[in-house]
Order: sequence, then C-alpha cells, then structure tokens
Amino acid sequence: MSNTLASINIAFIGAGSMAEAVIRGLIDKGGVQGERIFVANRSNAARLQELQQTYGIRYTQDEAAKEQAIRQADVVVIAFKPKDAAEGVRLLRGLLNERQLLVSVIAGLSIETISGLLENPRMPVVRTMPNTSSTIGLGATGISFSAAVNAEQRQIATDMFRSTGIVSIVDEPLLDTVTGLSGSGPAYIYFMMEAMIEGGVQGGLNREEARRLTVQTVLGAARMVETTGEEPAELRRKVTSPNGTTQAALELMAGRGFSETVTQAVLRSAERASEIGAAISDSVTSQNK
Ligand SMILES: NC(=O)C1=CN([C@@H]2O[C@H](COP(=O)(O)OP(=O)(O)OC[C@H]3O[C@@H](n4cnc5c(N)ncnc54)[C@H](O)[C@@H]3O)[C@@H](O)[C@H]2O)C=CC1
Ligand SMILES: O=C(O)[C@@H]1CCC=N1
Repeated sequence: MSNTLASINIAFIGAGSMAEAVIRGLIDKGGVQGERIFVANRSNAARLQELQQTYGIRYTQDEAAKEQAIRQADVVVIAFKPKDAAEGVRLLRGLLNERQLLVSVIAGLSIETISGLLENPRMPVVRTMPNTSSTIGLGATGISFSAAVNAEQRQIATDMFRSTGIVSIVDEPLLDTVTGLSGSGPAYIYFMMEAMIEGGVQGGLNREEARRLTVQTVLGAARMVETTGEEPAELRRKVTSPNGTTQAALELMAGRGFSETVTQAVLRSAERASEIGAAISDSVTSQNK
C-alpha cells in the first residue's frame, strides 16, 4: 500500500448518504482525486451516475469489472445498512487480501463479526463511526483498529476521516458510546432546532425568520464553546440573568427532565448500536450452524 491518502485507491461499497458524506470530504479536503474512488451499489445505477457527475468517481455496471476494482483498491469502505451487513461482507470474502484495509462505517458491526464473516482474523479492519456533518468537513468520527492494522494503515484511515472533520481514536467497545454521542448526535440537535423554530412560530414569528434565528443561535453557541474554551455550563450561566427570562425557560426544561432525557438518549442510542451488533452476530452464528 502506498503511504499517502492522495495516492491510494479507495472503493466504497454502498452508495448512500454516509458514503457520499465521506467521499465529499475526501475530495474537497483530503486532496483525493475522484478517479481514485470507485463506488459500488447493490442497485440504483442513477445514484452512481449522479455521484460520478458530482465528484468524478468511477463506477461500473459490469460485475467482473466491479470485482476487479475492489480487488485493486488499497482501502475498501463498507457503507451499507446493518441489515445488509452479513451478506455484504460475505460477498467480499473472495475479493479481499491482507495488504488491503477494510474500513466499516456500519453501526454496531464489530471487528470480530467482520473478521468472522471474512473467515480471516488477519484481515486489517478499521471500525469507524462518522456522522453526516462529514459532508461539510465538520464531521466527528470515532475510530478503532483491529490488531492486524499496521502503522501506515492507521495513518491512512485517520487521514481519511480527518479530511471530513475531527477524529477520536477509541477502544472498540467505546464506539457504541461514540455512536450515541456524535453518530446519532446531529439528529438530537435537529430535533431541538425543530422545537425551537416551532416555539418561535407559536410566538408569532414567521417560519423563515424563526429558522434563521435558530440556525444562527445553534451555530453561535457551538462556536462559543469551541473558541472560548469555556465549559458549556459556564457559558450557560452567562446567558442566565438571576430571575430573568433564561432562568424561567431552563427551570421549565429541568422540571421536565431535559438533561436526564438527553443523557439517556445518548446511552439508549449506544445500547441500540450494541443490540444491532449482537443481532448481526447472532444471525451469522445461527446461519453457520
Ligand atoms: N446516516 C448516518 O447518519 C450514519 C450512518 N452510519 C452507518 O452508515 C451505514 C450506511 O448508512 P446510510 O448511508 O445512511 O445508508 P443508505 O441506505 O443511504 O445507503 C446504503 C446503500 O448501500 C447499498 N447496499 C446494500 N447492500 C449492499 C451491497 N451488498 N453491496 C453494495 N451496496 C449495497 C444500498 O442499496 C444503499 O444504497 C449504516 O450502516 C449506518 O449505520 C454511520 C454513521 C452515521
Ligand atoms: O441511526 C443509525 O442507526 C445511524 C448510525 C448513527 C447515525 N445513524
């Protein structure tokens, strides 16, 4: 395997929203040429054509040429849904070799299950949990490596996801927690934004104005935490005048279990990742019997 992100060939299997988010980061920020990226999808040729037109990636409708492209890739990224994972990884069994790197973005799917499906414990596997903000280079990705991943491959995988945002290298069991926090996290913020916009509308603002104010408020709040380095709790206190408007709002939120709900949501998502992983593993075990 060559040693820089810009000089390797990457194959994506599964051409959904997560694959596109990473591809866009690689091209816009990682210096990867579109022609070094091959994309395969189970169906929907129109989707592959759209990705080719937007990013200049390669694809083919020919099964033998597809297999050849996967065999020749330095890095193969699996980006299909957990329900398709067992079948999808099994199909790669005869195509991968140990000089390649397999990168998974699939929630819950463990390195052990992947190695088992490939029937090759020596296959270098990187399990990751990115998020959709990778699309604009503001992703947050958790990464862990199988024992077979060498130093150069670690660097390549880290560089791949650094080109889409920040990277946090964690022990594999913690990837479920990363899933609960930053993998699913954008949805929590969007949920909050939906509710804030609704509050603005119910208070008399038109929806467009409520949306504009909400977006800037969320952007500004995140940037304040990032640029001042202050704790969110401290910044919250600075907004909250004694017996003022914010205090009234926060008391209502606290009374309805806001903090506890959000904390439990993170943990529930993590637990769900673990359940999804266990279901894939169980289905593989029962099929092998
Ligand atoms: N959407 C998100 O926010 C995040 C998703 N993920 C993970 O990314 C993975 C993909 O999610 P999305 O992109 O949202 O899914 P998606 O449903 O948009 O895309 C998956 C694509 O894979 C294709 N596919 C399925 N089996 C295949 C096979 N054997 N060979 C080739 N193509 C195959 C499907 O036809 C589909 O086009 C999931 O496993 C999810 O856990 C991870 C982090 C965040
Ligand atoms: O909802 C899901 O299962 C995926 C994984 C993290 C974000 N979306």
